[in-house]
This record gives sequence, C-alpha cells and structure tokens, in this order.
Amino acid sequence: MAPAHHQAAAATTVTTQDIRRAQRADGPATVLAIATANPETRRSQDEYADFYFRVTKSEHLPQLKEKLERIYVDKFYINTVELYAMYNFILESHYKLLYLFWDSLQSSNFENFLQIRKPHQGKKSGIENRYTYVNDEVMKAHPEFSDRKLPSLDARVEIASNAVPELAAAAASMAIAEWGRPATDITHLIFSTYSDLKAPSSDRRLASLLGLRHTVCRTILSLHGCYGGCRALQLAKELAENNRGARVLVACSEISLIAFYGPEEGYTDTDTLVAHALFGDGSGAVIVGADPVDAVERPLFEMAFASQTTVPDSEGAITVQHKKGGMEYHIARGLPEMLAGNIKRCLADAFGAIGVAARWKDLFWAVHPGGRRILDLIEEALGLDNGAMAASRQVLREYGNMSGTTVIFVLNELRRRFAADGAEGADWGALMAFGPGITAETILLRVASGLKGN
Ligand SMILES: CC(=O)CC(=O)SCCNC(=O)CCNC(=O)[C@H](O)C(C)(C)COP(=O)(O)OP(=O)(O)OC[C@H]1O[C@@H](n2cnc3c(N)ncnc32)[C@H](O)[C@@H]1OP(=O)(O)O
Repeated sequence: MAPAHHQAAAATTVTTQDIRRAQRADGPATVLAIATANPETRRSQDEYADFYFRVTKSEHLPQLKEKLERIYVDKFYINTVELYAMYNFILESHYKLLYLFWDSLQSSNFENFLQIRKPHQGKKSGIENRYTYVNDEVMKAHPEFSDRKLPSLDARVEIASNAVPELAAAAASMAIAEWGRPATDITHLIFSTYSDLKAPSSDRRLASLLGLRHTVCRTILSLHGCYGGCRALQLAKELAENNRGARVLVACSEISLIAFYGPEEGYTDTDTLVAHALFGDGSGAVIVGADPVDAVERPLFEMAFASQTTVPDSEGAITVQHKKGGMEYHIARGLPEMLAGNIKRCLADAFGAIGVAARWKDLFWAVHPGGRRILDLIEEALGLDNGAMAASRQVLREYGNMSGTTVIFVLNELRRRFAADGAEGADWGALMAFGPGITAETILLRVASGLKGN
C-alpha cells in the first residue's frame, strides 16, 4: 500500500472538472420505454352526466345537468337524436323513400349521415370515453364524497395513498418489461401526482411494489397539475445527462377522486362542471437514460432541450386547493385564449435559447390536451394543419384530461404512430404541457433510431 503522502499527491492530479466530466453522459437523454394504465371503469361521455348526477344525488338540479351536457355535446348532435328518430319512422313506413334518401346521402355526404346514427359523440369536449376510479361502489361506501361541505379529505387521502401508487405500478411494470432490463437497474425515480397527500408518499410505495434497489434516488413532485408529467420528464433529462449510466423512471398517476363531488347551485358550480366534464384517471411511466446500450435498449425519442415559461399576469387562471371536502379547482374561462395568445412566446423561449428557428408546420406535436378548445386555438395560433395535433386529440377522445399524466399518453400515441409508419415525416417535435402558474413546459424532441425503419 502506498504511503499516505503519495495517495494525497495522486489525488491532487485529478481535478473536480475531471470528476464532473466523467460523471456526465456523452449523449442526450433519451426516452427508452413508455407505458400507460387506467382504472378498470370506463365510462362513455354519453352516460357520464347520468352517472354523475345519480351517484352524487343531485338529480334535483336538472339545470346543472343540462349545463354539463351542453359543455360536452354539441347542440347539433342533440338535434340529431330527433333526426334519427325521424329516420327510423321513415325506415318503418316509407321504405322506398328511404332508399332514395340513402342513395342521395351515399353519393353526397355519407360522413354526415353516419354522424346522424351516432348522435352523442361528445363533439364539443372532444371526449368520448374516460376511465375513473370513482364508481358506484366507491360512492356507496363514501356517500360523504358527494357533498364538498362535509369533511372527507381524510378518507380521500387514505384511498389515494394506495390507489395512486398501485395505478402507477401497473404502467411502470409494463415500461420496465418493454425496456428489457431488470427493475434494479433503475437508479432514479421521479413521481408526479396531485392526488396523494401522505408521507412517505407514492414514490416510496412504488419503489417497493416494483422491487427497485434501496439506493434508488426518489423525488416526489406534487401539485404541478397538468404540467407535472412534463416537469418530471425535464428533471429526468437533467439526471440522465449529469449522471453517466443513470436510468430514470418517471411515473405519473392521477385519480380524480380527490376532486370528485356533486355540483352545488350558485357556488363555483361552473368550475365543478367543467372539471367533471373533462377529467379522467390514468398513470403513465417513461424510462429515460443517455447513451443507450446497443441491442438491449431501444431509443425512441431524444430529448434535445427543455424549458419552462411562466405566463405573465396569469397567477389566478388555474388554481387547485385541498379543502376539507376535497380538492377544488378553478379554471378561468379565457384559459384557451390565454394559452393560445402566449404559445409563440413559450416556443420562442425554448427554441430561441438554442438558436433554432423552426417552422412550426415542420414539427410533430405532443401538446397536453387540456380541452378541445385549447387544441383548436393553439393549432390556429401556430397556423398548423388540421391533423397536427392528432395524437393529442386521440388521447383526449379516448381518455379525457388526466392532468399531468396525459402528456405521457400523448407521447405513447405518437410513438405508436411513428412505429406504424417507420417514422416518416417530421423528425423534430415539441412536447408541451401547462398548469397552475400558468406554467408552460416545452421539450424539444427528436425521433430516435429505435423508431426508424420499423
Ligand atoms: C389542471 C391543470 O393543471 C391544467 C388543465 O388542463 S386545466 C383544464 C383546461 N381545460 C379547459 O380550460 C377547457 C377548455 N375549454 C374547452 O375545451 C371548451 O370550452 C369546452 C369543451 C369546455 C366547451 O366547448 P365550447 O365549444 O367552448 O362550448 P360553449 O358552447 O362555448 O360552452 C358550453 C358551456 O360551457 C361553458 N364554459 C365553457 N368554458 C367554461 C369554463 N372554463 N368555465 C365555466 N364554464 C365554461 C360556457 O359558458 C357554456 O355554458 P352555457 O351553455 O350555459 O352558455
């Protein structure tokens, strides 16, 4: 063994810069696996108002029920119910006339005709289905959840402390299986949720459920709302690029049970109705790491750059607060306009910082589908083609707004689309989410080799 003074001399030849350089990865953080999960109960938007008003014992408030239906069904589509009844009448009594009608429809506008046959398709909200943890059994066991004036936070928190990490484990175990390496190779875990308010929190429980190593570095993000998934991905990027060999598991899990209660006449009921028209439950998991291992890991998207922008004068536009009767939302009426009005600034902050002048039309888009109108207005503000937000719209249609988790569903949907067509088309894209603040997060992505040529 070398004498102590020789060891000290050797140590001084290594600089902190050397150590830092050795710690850093060579390549950019890369998405290596993505998976999603939902609770069992799937509810179509058509039946949601009936379910919601029944389980919250609010059927004595028909005007609020009508309002909820107005929020998610286009009046034209309600009218088509009557049209469809008329069509059935003709079918029974005037067969010949119907034939002519049918013939003309086929030759002119068959699509519209099909819509007549499917009157309630949630056209206004852009949502057709949602998955929810709350069902008849939950409400039977906890009738107090219906009334936000009753103290129910303890019971909600207790349920969420199990349900949230369990739902996350369903997505994370699929992501780990896709990744192809053992769960014990995960070095960092970032968990984002607004639904769990206990400590030790969902990150600790998820690590146990997955059998992660006891030295895994855990971080829990709370109350980021709809930008939680994007924030977690941005942190994963920093960790992966600054810790050579790091493999970061990002997990997001939301169950809207924490904010489920009945409508209340005259008291912020439009916020409650808008929230109950949009929000669904789900979990998403992403594994992020730099320098993918050849023939073992499959690089899906490289994360080239990430930024956060706070929209000026917007502090009160989206707020959430835990109260004794559950979490209360406020979503400003002008939110879609406010986001669309600031979208170019958020993109300029992201792209300007790296000196990239992008044509928005040349990018692929993964935008948090907060609501149909938000996607419409952003698309319009950026002059994008109609199909540019197809992945976001598809997720909104099938799952609703699952808060911070939603963006992971959108990323997964994009991956599916790229894998199906061999990643033809746009190479670079923007992943965006927004939430309380208003905080907008942007990640510049590039399609990676694992998605090309499939
Ligand atoms: C939680 C987070 O951190 C981040 C988030 O994602 S927050 C959620 C973000 N989402 C939104 O803000 C929703 C954006 N809005 C939309 O997508 C659409 O406006 C919508 C689907 C809600 C309705 O569609 P629309 O085409 O605007 O329909 P429109 O006919 O104008 O409105 C229907 C009814 O909803 C009401 N409404 C619309 N937005 C509202 C809002 N934010 N608050 C209260 N009421 C609202 C309208 O006043 C109207 O009511 P009346 O029929 O009584 O007049």
